[in-house]
Amino acid sequence: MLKLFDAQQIKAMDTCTVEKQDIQSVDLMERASLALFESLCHLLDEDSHIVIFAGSGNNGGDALALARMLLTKHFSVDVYLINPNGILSADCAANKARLERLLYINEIRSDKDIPQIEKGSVVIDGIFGSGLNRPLSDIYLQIVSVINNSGSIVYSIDIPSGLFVEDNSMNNPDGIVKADRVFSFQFPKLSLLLPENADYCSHLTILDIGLCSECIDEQFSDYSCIERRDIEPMLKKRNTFAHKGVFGHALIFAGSFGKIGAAVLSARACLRAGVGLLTMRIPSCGVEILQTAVPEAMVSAEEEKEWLSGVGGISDKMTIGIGPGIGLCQVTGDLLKTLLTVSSKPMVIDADALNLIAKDESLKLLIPKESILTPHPVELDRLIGCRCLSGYERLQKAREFAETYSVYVVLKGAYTATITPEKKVFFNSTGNPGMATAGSGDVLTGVITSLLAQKYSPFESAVFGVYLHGSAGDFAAKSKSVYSLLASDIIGYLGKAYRGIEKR
Ligand SMILES: NC(=O)C1=CN([C@@H]2O[C@H](COP(=O)(O)OP(=O)(O)OC[C@H]3O[C@@H](n4cnc5c(N)ncnc54)[C@H](O)[C@@H]3O)[C@@H](O)[C@H]2O)[C@@H](O)CC1
Ligand SMILES: [K+]
Repeated sequence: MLKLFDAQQIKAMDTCTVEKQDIQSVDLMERASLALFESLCHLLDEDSHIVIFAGSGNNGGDALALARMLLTKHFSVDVYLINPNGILSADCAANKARLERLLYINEIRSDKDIPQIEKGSVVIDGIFGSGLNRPLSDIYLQIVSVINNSGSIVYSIDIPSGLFVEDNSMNNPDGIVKADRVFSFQFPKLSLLLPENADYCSHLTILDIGLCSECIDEQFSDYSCIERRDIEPMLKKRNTFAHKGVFGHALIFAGSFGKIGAAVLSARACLRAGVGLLTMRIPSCGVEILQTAVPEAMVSAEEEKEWLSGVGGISDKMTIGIGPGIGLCQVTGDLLKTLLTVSSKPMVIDADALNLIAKDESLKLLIPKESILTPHPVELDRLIGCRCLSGYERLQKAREFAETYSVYVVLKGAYTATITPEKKVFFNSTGNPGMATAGSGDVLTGVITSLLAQKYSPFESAVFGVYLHGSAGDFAAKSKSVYSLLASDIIGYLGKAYRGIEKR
């Protein structure tokens, strides 16, 4: 699991590594720059013209060390050191001295020194890293504007200059470098996983710079990224003598007139994710559609034709999922209230079931503990009753909600975050923009309900389900492209996603 840290923790781990490995901090900088150099070389052409902007701190030191390494490969390099106060960090100064022997370094001390960037150049942004302590102003704003308007490919060292590691709610969007790729040292930075910062980082590469694992373990973090190696051990082996009763019985409440497709998608996904038995509770207008589209599912038909109003037959053995396409009818809200009142087992709650809960405060307290709620950002805002101004704020509000109601919140997005009742956040690493398509959420509900029915813990059902869903989406995108991907394609690749995490 990749942990994410704040700026102070990053500094502490750097210092700790230097002590434990008995090296100088400038040696760690050299190691970091070498990792960057090796990764970057794959992206450069022999005749690339490289323009490097270095700041006065250690991010600038990395940039100057990189310039020296690029010269050994005979790249054409121009270096601009932004040094308005004439004060450099010790390691930046050391690297300046090393580079000066090989190349003239342009210094930017006032706006008159800011260069125009030649068309077709590759820009390396080493102005500020994790040490940023205030939004950019003055000369720095001008330089960022020149970089962002240059039309050049921009690679940022560690983090786009001007972006804070965590909270950018009060930042100035014009004072942040827009990078085509960010090379982050050792860990991703939290801000790079939040939607409001998408413009500043098109691609992300994480570089291992050999920070001491003991030093990393010493640091506590509420945030981490789930990787394949965290998911693999969760997969339950299937016994040769197993029968369908072993793999649980899911009961999904879904669909309303015109939205029976949501029921079909969640049903198919639930079955493909491996549940033993599935009952779909749907309004009667959907019975023929569902029985034809998903013959493997049983149907519990509602008396009402167009929407759900009755709980039907439920038992303790069933694992409940509710939400896809159910609509916002009052009678459906009453059904939800009954269901929440009579159930004590964790359930999966999605889409309009979340919107119904948002409309009636008293329902929140009825949600069974450890249930899994799967809102997209707008649904989350409705649930908490305020319009969040940033993904960072939304994440913090979602953490408070998860703690207050003892539930798991799966906040959907490019890096879907599973938030536990202990307020820990686990970002997913699979998935692609093709999955931002109608029905994708219904598929996720089906998958998570399926896993919960198969006795995966609520935590495992959430993170494993999100991973599996994203991975199936990645396989689907490979075959269909991100432009043409349908939610049903994701279901079609769930089997391949399982194959991908079976231990080899
Ligand atoms: N500490 C280490 O051992 C390592 C650090 N590394 C690099 O070091 C970076 C962190 O270095 P630093 O802590 O020196 O931080 P920065 O390089 O981000 O620069 C911080 C300096 O800029 C000033 N500053 C901050 N915000 C400013 C603003 N808005 N306008 C003007 N000046 C501002 C600060 O007062 C400080 O002097 C990392 O991002 C990474 O690139 C790597 O070399 C790996 C090893
Ligand atoms: K940077």
